[in-house]
Amino acid sequence: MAQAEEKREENHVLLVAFSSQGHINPMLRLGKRLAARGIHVSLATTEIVRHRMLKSSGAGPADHVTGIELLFFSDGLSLDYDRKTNLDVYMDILGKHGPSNLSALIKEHYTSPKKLLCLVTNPFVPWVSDVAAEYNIPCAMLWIQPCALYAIYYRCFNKLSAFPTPTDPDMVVELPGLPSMEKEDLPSFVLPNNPFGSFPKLFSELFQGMEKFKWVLGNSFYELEKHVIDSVCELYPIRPIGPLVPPTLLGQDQELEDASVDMWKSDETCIEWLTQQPPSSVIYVSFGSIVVLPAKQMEAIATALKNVKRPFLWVVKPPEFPTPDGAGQLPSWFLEETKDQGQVVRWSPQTRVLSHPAVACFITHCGWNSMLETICSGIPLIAYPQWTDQPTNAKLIVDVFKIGVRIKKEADGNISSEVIEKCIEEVMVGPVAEQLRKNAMALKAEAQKAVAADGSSDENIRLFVEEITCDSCKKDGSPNVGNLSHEGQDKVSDKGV
Ligand SMILES: O=c1ccn([C@@H]2O[C@H](COP(=O)(O)OP(=O)(O)O)[C@@H](O)[C@H]2O)c(=O)[nH]1
Ligand SMILES: O=C(/C=C/c1ccccc1)O[C@@H]1O[C@H](CO)[C@@H](O)[C@H](O)[C@H]1O
Repeated sequence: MAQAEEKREENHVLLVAFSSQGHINPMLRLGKRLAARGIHVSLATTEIVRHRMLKSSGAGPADHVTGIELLFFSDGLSLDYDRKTNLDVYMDILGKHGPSNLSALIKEHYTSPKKLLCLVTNPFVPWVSDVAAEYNIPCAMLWIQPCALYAIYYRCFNKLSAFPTPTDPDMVVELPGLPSMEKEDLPSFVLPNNPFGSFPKLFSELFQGMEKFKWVLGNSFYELEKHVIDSVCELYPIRPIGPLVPPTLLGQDQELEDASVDMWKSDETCIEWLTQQPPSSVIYVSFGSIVVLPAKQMEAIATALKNVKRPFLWVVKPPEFPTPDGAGQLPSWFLEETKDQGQVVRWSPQTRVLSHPAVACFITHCGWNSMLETICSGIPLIAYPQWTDQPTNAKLIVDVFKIGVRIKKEADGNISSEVIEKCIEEVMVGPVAEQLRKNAMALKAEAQKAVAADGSSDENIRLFVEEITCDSCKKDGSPNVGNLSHEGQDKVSDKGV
């Protein structure tokens, strides 16, 4: 056997991620933490990612990210297919073609696939566990949203608690370890008016077949979500190993390289601009990589930013498939009328922005990666959630973590610029702002402790590596090592705040 293959198969873990940046980057950072403990790691994802990475860098094909080998398989669709608009078709085709294409990739790259220590997957590609079973490899899942979402979906899709129905759409949901949740606080995929049928189907199969996963790891930390983490211990435990964010946000060695991919080229000029702004003065605004706001909402945000007369940095990512209704586009007057007040970029180096001393707060769609990055930067948030986990993430920000406020929608679903202006003033000045900043700084310190040597997340990574490399637990064919997880959790619980 060639030396490279030998190395690839010895002490090797294969990560498999869905094609979005927000799923791949936490996976790569998990890979980095495994590599730091002597594990060889590769990451497989779909061809569309390679295509976007090439477009963003303009360079040759990337085959490694800081020592982690990248492998690609087809999702069954052409590269120019509009996956976002046709979400259900996309998830369906991916579910049909993904398993055989991933299986072929494993056969092609690994002479003895069963020597792999384990496959690690994420929630949007749950069928990876069937591919793992085909090769008799244990499978783990990295849950890439808050543990609260794991608990909600587990209970919803196993019918353990009551959730809104078409006849009772407004019911308030009560779950252990979480505050009471109204419909605007629940993930959109559990609501009766959710338009994407593929996700409830996917989550039903996933949460009714959890025994396929020997381990469930979470991109969170125990001290952040301890009540809800404890609440699922008896159901199917989740071990928090995060936050999986760049090392620079965690107070770790500045020399440590991040493991991440960039699907869009970031505009670095904004850092220079930030450096010219007073400390804690800038409002950072971004709605992540997927959300495209309707023109009316863009107008309300634009008006509010102009009226508050504070410096701002707004990421306006041009829609991949533009529409004639002006969605995702700035009002025509905005750039001219605010040219001395703020900056607009197509894509920012977000983690550098959030940790810049000039940044005061973040108006966000509440994607979980953005939230963790903000928590690790110790600044308050203004939540404007759109879909999937985001409404629940907003609820956590306001009522559990207490590090931000939420932009309330009008009865017709729109937002008014006055409400946004009020939110901005609330997080910038006065006693509420002061308390939010204090809470944010305290959480930042907890996050750093969790990932430092012997912190709760570091300990959970250590346990995971111990278990995947231990011969007796590696290949015993039994489902979930529930007791081990539970013991591990108890161990961590003792350290809880
Ligand atoms: O201008 C931007 C906007 C976002 N991001 C990164 O893109 C990810 C967005 O993930 P998230 O889960 O917050 O939202 P999604 O884009 O998946 O909806 C985060 O890591 C951000 O740091 C970035 O680098 N530049
Ligand atoms: O990254 C995604 C991907 C969504 C997607 C894109 C195209 C087709 C189907 C689905 O979603 C974000 O993931 C984050 C982590 O799970 C989450 O916190 C954000 O809210 C999502 O926007």
